[in-house]
This record gives sequence, structure tokens and C-alpha cells, in this order.
Amino acid sequence: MDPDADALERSAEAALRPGTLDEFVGQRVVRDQLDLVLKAASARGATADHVLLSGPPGLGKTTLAMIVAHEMGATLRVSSGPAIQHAGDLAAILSSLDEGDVLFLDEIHRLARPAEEMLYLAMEDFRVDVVVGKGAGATSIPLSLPPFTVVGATTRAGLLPAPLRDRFGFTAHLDFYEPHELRAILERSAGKLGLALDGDAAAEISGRSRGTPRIANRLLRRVRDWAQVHGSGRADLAAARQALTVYEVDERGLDRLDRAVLGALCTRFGGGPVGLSTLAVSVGEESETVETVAEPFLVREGLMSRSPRGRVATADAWVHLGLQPPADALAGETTRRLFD
Ligand SMILES: Nc1ncnc2c1ncn2[C@@H]1O[C@H](COP(=O)(O)OP(=O)(O)OP(=O)(O)O)[C@@H](O)[C@H]1O
Repeated sequence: MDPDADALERSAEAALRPGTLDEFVGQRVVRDQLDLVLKAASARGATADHVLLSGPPGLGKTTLAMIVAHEMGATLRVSSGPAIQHAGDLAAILSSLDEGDVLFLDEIHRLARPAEEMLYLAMEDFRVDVVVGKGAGATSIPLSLPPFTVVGATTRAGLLPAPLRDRFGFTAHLDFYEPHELRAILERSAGKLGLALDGDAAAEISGRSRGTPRIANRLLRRVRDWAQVHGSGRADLAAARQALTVYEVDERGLDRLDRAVLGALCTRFGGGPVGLSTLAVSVGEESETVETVAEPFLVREGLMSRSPRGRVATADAWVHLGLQPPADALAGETTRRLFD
């Protein structure tokens, strides 16, 4: 996405973000647990424990970080793994924190190793060792920090080294949302946008949103565009269907990238198994994008499976693409169903 379009998309998203835990729809277990962590810390007059949130993009990790700061009456400071290239960058952020601040570190699995090590110490002892000078004359000056809360977010919890993971007092994994939860999110968003949204249109959009609030809200805005330009301004079922066809989101919620991945898997690699990087190159995408954006959804939809030798298209994937599944895909499916 070009930077201007990206900024516009982000500001449209920000307008729809829930501001409190009560407004946050779904993820009931995580919400209840986090509520307890925050209320207990407030009752003790302490800063909250460090929080680690993992899960696919667009499920609400940034939103929850903002909510943690809001519920604690704290200032939110935002940075990310890729933005912190050197330990010095992190030292500058940490040494400017005030007591009780919430430091949101997005993509925390992408922190450079020296910064990661500095973060362990800061999270555990509220201290950083600032190294002054170079070589034999270098000295390390300990600098104590006021208590603060780190909220780390990652799409790939498995990449976090255990010592860093262990520093988080509360860890939670966000899962894809159920259709009725997405409908509730869409209804709330439509209210905020001043858009009349019919129940069957909300159901249609939620069914194509891949279990992801960010996608649901994005599709809702596209349906609003269609309704304003071609329809009556009301987001009814016809507007939803027409708009989603224009934006190439099919009835199961697969978008162009998903179909490209499945298409390559079936037509170029005979249904697999094929390695992630080969598959990603064949659709002109980064491996990480295929792995964190397309794959979790395709696996969850039963369209792709992962084997030790690589990614495999299920018989359902062939059928979805309008192709004849090969005999071994059908046999694999029968075996899988027998053992499921
Ligand atoms: N539980 C929810 N209830 C209502 N809206 C939600 C919820 N979760 C997410 N959203 C909406 O989805 C959008 C995306 O959420 P958010 O930016 O928090 O996702 P994320 O997990 O941080 O994604 P990324 O990893 O890509 O940064 C937000 O603008 C928000 O409006």
C-alpha cells in the first residue's frame, strides 16, 4: 500500500477503535483476564504487569494496548521492534519514560538482540546499563527507571526468546472472531460512521471478513462507498454483495492474495507439498506475509494444511478454485476425516 493510502487507512481505523475494555467485542477470556490484571494493579496503586499479546494481524493487539493505557489512566508510548535498530534507541525511549507509562512495542519479535537484552533488564529490575565510550575504556553506568508497563505485540510468539517471554506477567493469544462477534463490531462501527446497516448485510460482510475486525471494518467502508455511489446510501444486502464483488472478496472471504496462494499451490505445484519461501516467491510476496496473513486463514478454513515437507492444498481448496482435485488429495481428505 502506498504511504498516503496507508495513513488514510490507519486514520479511518483509528476512528473505529474501541476505547475501553467494555467496548471491546469478543475475546471474552482475554478480556476478563486482562480486566482482572488491570483492576488488581489499580487497587494496589501499582503499575500493571507487563502484557504480551500474540495473534494474527488486525485482531486488536494495538487496540488492547491503548485500552491498557486508558484503563490505567496512563500515558501510552508507542514504538516497534523494527524501529529500534540499536540498544541506544531503546535506552533513549526507556530513559524518557515517566512512572506508570505504558510502552507499546509492536512486532516485538523483530527487536535486535542487544536491545532485547536491555529490555529484559529494564522489565525485570527497572534499570538500564548505559555504556559510555568504546573498547577497553568503555564503562557501564546503571540508570534506574521508574516503574512502567510494557505491552508487547507479536504475530509470531514462537520467535520470541524464552527469557523475553518469561518477563511478561500476563500473556494472551488473540484468536479469530466468531461471525456473531464480527456482526456486533460492524453494527457498532456503522453507528459510528452514521451508516444504516441491515442485519443481513452485516451477516454477509462478517461471513467474508476472515474472522478479523480490521477486515470487517474495511469491507464495511467499501460497502458504504458502493451504497453512496450506486445505491440508496443504505448498506443493504445488495450493496454488500455488489461491493464485495467489486473488491474481489469471495463468498468465503478469500481475497486476491489467498486465491493467488491457493492457485499457485494447486496449479504450479500440483497441490504441494511445497516450502513456504518457494510458495511466497511464486506469488511475488514476502514469506512473512504469506505465513502471517494468508496461511492462518487458509488453514483455519480447511483449504490448506501444513506438513513437515511443506504446504499442501486440501481437496476443498481445489473445489473452491473450480478445479478437479487429484486422487491423492481426495484420499488424503478421506483419511483426515476418518481420524478427525
Ligand atoms: N475486539 C474488537 N472490537 C471492536 N473493534 C475491534 C476489535 N479488535 C479490533 N478492532 C478494530 O480492528 C482494527 C484493527 O485492530 P488493531 O490495530 O488493534 O489490530 P492489531 O492486532 O494491532 O493488528 P496489527 O498486528 O496489524 O497491528 C481497529 O481499528 C479496531 O477498530
